[in-house]
Amino acid sequence: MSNDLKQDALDYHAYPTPGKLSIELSTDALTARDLALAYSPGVAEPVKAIAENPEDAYKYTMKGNLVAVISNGTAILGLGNLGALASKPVMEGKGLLFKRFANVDSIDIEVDTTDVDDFVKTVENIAETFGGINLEDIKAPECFEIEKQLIEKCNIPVFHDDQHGTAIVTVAGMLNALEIQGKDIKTAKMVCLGAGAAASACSKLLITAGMNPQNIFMLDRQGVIHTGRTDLNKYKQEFAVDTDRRTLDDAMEGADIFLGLSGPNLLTQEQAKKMAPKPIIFACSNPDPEIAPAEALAVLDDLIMATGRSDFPNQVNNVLGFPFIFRGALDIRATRINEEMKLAAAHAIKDLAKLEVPQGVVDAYGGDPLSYGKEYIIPKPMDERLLNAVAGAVARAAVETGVAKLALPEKYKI
Ligand SMILES: NC(=O)C1=CN([C@@H]2O[C@H](COP(=O)(O)OP(=O)(O)OC[C@H]3O[C@@H](n4cnc5c(N)ncnc54)[C@H](OP(=O)(O)O)[C@@H]3O)[C@@H](O)[C@H]2O)C=CC1
Ligand SMILES: CC(=O)C(=O)O
Ligand SMILES: [Mg+2]
Repeated sequence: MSNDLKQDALDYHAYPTPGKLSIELSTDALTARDLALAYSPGVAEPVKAIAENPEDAYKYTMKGNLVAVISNGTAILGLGNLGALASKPVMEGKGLLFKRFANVDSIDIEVDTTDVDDFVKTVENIAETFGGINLEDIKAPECFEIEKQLIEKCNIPVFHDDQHGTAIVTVAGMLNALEIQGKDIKTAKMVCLGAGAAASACSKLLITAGMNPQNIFMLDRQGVIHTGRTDLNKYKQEFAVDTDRRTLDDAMEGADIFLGLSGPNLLTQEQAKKMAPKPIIFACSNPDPEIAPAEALAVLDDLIMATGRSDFPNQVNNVLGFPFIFRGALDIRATRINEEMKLAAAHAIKDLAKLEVPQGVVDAYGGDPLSYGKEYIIPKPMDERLLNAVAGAVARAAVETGVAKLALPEKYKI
């Protein structure tokens, strides 16, 4: 990152007031009567109503449009375990995106523990406050158990964004990239660098979308995950393949796809050059990708290149998912976010990339024409059509699969 951008980023967070969010009143509080309604004695009435019927919390409080963004800071972007407090700018950032793109209110909560039971208990005890829970930047393998337990214990959607938000957006972009490169997902060979939260969820959803598990070489810090390894936890074991390839160098030979969900600058030009013709690189580590686009494109002229960043073409980032997925889930009061809802979101994002791009989006990204192709495989976050397309798809899938407590709103009917 340039020194200018670093200082601008610090100033952006410091001014005009520290942070990126504030809380605003949504009712009048100007007169004694207003206070008599908002506070004592009036507030006793909604209290009694909710005590009698908990669903009234949706009617009389902000619960129904409020999502908690919760982290313990153990996997902050690709920066690693920098602790709960240091994750706060990212969590406030997720709040900014929730509000900006989907008018979802959110509050960030940084839980200072790495103990799974402790974390689960903390979240379980506050869950009723919210309409949904977005878990963020919690490292594997703890994130898997935390999410599983919270889904079981909570009657509101609990969604680990780094797993499922990332997977939904990656599948959307990958299906389009494969189509543009003329490759079939059933036979495409993929190297996935990283075996954590994002890598395992992305690989699983790609398998659901048609990828052959035997065609995936997943790597962690020890190299290729293969059946001969004795150091694998149960989550990594799911991806073990019978192969004599051991290193990233070995794995890259003839690969159609490189999916990076690991850390910065881990793929060299020499390794990229080993890929099959018409390759696809999604170097999604934030803020610094596994390989810089300029480096990869310098050695592979037929490449489709994507990163997680806003300042390069093809931003494969969960920002395209979580705001709209929660919007759809909250609008029909979903009890969970199931596989059908995730796939519906992926297809809605994928399909939107094929439509003509509105001029407002083109202008927001510098004015160069944008159309479906190698440098535009996925919509831009500023595309306002994402809201209805993705939230609607999610809401319809929830209604169809019986996890919606409310009927489908008119705006989502097709
Ligand atoms: N673009 C997007 O939307 C998103 C991008 N990401 C990015 O994905 C990355 C991982 O995040 P997440 O899954 O949440 O974190 P996790 O901590 O759960 O997983 C990190 C994984 O990366 C592996 N890894 C780290 N360094 C290396 C290395 N030098 N060589 C090989 N493997 C390595 C780790 O290996 P080991 O298991 O051996 O420790 C681990 O499997 C981050 O960079 C993050 O920014 C994540 C979510 C969304
Ligand atoms: C984008 C995101 O959630 C991450 O890099 O962790
Ligand atoms: Mg994250």
